[in-house]
Amino acid sequence: MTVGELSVVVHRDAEVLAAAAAARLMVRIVDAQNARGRASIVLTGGGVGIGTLKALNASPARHAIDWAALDIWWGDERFVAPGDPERNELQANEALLDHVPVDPARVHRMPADTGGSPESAAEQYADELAKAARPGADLPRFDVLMLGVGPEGHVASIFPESPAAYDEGLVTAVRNCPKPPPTRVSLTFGTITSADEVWLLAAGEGKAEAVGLALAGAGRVQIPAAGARGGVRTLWLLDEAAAVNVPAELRLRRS
Ligand SMILES: O=C1O[C@H](COP(=O)(O)O)[C@@H](O)[C@H](O)[C@H]1O
Repeated sequence: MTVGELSVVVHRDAEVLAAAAAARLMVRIVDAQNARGRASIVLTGGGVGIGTLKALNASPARHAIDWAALDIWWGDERFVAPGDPERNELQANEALLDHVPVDPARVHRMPADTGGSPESAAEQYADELAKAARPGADLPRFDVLMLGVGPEGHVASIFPESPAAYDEGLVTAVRNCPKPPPTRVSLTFGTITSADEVWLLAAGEGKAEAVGLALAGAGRVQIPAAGARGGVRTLWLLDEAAAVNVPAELRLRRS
């Protein structure tokens, strides 16, 4: 695994953070599409993750994106019935995807609970990833993979000290998750770290301890956010409250 540079950007509050992350995401997608004719992103659930999609939808600059040339994946999903408001995909639809001309064949949703097991859902998603893989690789290229950060340091649905933190496959089934709903599907560390850029989004004082520990060098089993690194770049996008424990020398700039 190649580990790229690490940067921390701190914004005034959650609203500015979501707007700035949306602006950054637009530029990253447009640049990738200009360079390769396509782009690929991985979405997250959570407050800032969905706020970022809402901000993107509210921006006139969203028309700069060629939505039909964008592959959209998810970092994790709640294994509940289709249409359950807990589904990350449903929240992403409402925030953005229902309002832009995406190619449905390129929107790669994780399976919902329709009577099967989360293990078979994880296998199905791994197959979908493999089908879109770059030549000679197990996985497609991800230009940007976004992750929320839980107050205990979880990313995607990899929780501290959980079996998912040790899974060496591409996608894992999560049972007995400490945060409801208890059954989920998640990308593993191996898949997350294959992304060019990993962006960790966190706002609020409730995230400050986990953010501080992750940036202070905690192990990824104890604080999964510490193990979320991009091959080219790892970018922490925080608000002031979440950043109180970030060493001053790690902060790129304030805005
Ligand atoms: O359960 C989840 O939580 C995280 C973080 O959510 P937040 O509201 O505390 O920011 C999210 O990133 C993840 O995708 C989701 O399934």
